[in-house]
Amino acid sequence: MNNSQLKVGRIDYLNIWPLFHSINNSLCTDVSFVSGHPAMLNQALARKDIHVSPSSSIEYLYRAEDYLLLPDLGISAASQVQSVIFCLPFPFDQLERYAGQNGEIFLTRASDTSRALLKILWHYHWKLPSPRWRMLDPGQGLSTGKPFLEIGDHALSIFLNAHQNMHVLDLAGEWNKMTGLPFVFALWILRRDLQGRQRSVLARLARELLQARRAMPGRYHELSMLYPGTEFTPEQITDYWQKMDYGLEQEHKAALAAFGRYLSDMDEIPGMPALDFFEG
Ligand SMILES: C=C(O[C@@H]1C=C(C(=O)O)C=C[C@H]1O)C(=O)O
Repeated sequence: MNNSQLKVGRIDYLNIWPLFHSINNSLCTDVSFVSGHPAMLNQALARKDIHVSPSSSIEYLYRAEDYLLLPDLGISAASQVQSVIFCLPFPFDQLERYAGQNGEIFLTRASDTSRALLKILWHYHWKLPSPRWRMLDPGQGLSTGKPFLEIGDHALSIFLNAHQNMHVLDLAGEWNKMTGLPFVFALWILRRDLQGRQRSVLARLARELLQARRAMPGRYHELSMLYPGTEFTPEQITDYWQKMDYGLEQEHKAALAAFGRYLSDMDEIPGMPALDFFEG
């Protein structure tokens, strides 16, 4: 790896694929990509192994003093996301009894934000007794035979092919029922101390990402045909991307503030930090 390159995290999920696919090749010599799931990329950002990444929104709230945000970019969903799901092998109305008997709930290690979201819904929306929270590798949920949280392509696959006996809750939908707001899963987070050449490469990348984001809605069908994976049909892919919002508007900032208030109330963060943006 060339040391002057900008190191960019790349979440290896279908939801962000079109943005990365659309980045102009002219940036390629100045940028190197590190692929992984969100929690891996959050750690890489915190350890300074990468400079910028679409990352869990909670990562910014945990360490805002180290970070800035790329303006007008994020990954949110208004009321259905399809790929952040809580799956139960029994009907939802049996969950209170299960939790009360100290039942286990499995949380994917791939996520940081959605794990916190599930706990918020658990306490403030469903008002359930505390269960035994357990961590699990991505894609292993079904094999536990117990309730589990899954995100990303594994989750989308379960959502689209839901087995009859599996009860699936979409967490963006549950959050929307509780707050009336969209939910912001990811933000484009960069290290505040980024300097010199890498800073100017990032300014170019940010412009490209914004252009790609604006062009995307008109290109969903074409992009779905170019997607190299074979697990989902072009119709499923287009429908999925259309439910996602890749901007960061006022309503998303309000949603982040609400997320921050719940997290402070649960003592996860000391308070809601300011949203500070990269200015190029
Ligand atoms: C929409 C999704 O949101 C993802 C969920 C994240 C998390 O839970 O920490 C982080 C980044 C997002 O890409 C998804 O998993 O599909």
